[in-house]
Amino acid sequence: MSDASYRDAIFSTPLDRVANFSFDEQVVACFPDMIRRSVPGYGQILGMLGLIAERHLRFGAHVYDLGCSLGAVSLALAGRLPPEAFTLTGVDLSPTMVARARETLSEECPDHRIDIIEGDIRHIDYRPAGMIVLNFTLQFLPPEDRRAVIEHLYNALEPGGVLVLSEKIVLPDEQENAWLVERYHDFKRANGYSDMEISQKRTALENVLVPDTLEAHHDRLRTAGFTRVNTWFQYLNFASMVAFKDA
Ligand SMILES: Nc1ncnc2c1ncn2[C@@H]1O[C@H](C[S@+](CC[C@H]([NH3+])C(=O)[O-])CC(=O)[O-])[C@@H](O)[C@H]1O
Ligand SMILES: O=C(O)C(=O)Cc1ccccc1
Repeated sequence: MSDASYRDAIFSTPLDRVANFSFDEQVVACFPDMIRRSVPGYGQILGMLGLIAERHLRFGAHVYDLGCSLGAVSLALAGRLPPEAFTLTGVDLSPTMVARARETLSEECPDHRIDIIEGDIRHIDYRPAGMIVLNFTLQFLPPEDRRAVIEHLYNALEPGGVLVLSEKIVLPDEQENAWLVERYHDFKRANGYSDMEISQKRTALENVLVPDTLEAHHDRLRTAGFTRVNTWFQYLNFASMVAFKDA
């Protein structure tokens, strides 16, 4: 069993050159700690995904978890719904993430019908689904690729289906945004990250994680065809939206 999770200390020593952030073995080894200490509301969002599924998912429907990392969304759904309630495909580009997610899920919820595949969410063939989750994944796609993905997902959703989109966001007003980012850095500091870690990670994420405004997300979702779009959660510069396809 290799599900040990280490404390994130990736940016804790000074680096001559900060490389672009990537979901490599070093990140995977400390990912649960990294995401919990770096994403405000991560745990609450996962908890709510189970409740949203309970409320909106047609019994037996298919679910996609896109950019599934270590399978946290699957675990959240499996914790609330019985194995007969849904089938799920988790997709991730990182082979290390996929291997670890498969191990964890086969140990934690062996009876649930969960399949993890290594793939690019821009290029896979989607089958009809009742729920699609992008929990902090769209933000890593090149901005010019995001519209086509959302359109594909709209087409893959069954009538009455729900898309959940969680993202790091940016505010349109520069000063308002600066305040939010400063408070986010306070949040990270309070979670044990040093100024150097915060600053080096910020450099590593530049041009890798490119946040949109909430307005841009809502517009994109509506243009794709979603008629009901809502931001159901926001904590600092992290938000989660739901979008429904008409029944
Ligand atoms: N084009 C792509 N295709 C597939 N996967 C991708 C792509 N680009 C990036 N990824 C994958 O998207 C994931 C984003 S993390 C998601 C957390 C998870 N949802 C969670 O609820 O724990 C968010 C974060 O680290 O902030 C990584 O595992 C990437 O390999
Ligand atoms: O740490 C950050 O600055 C973030 O935006 C959150 C995050 C969490 C995990 C991987 C990449 C980014």
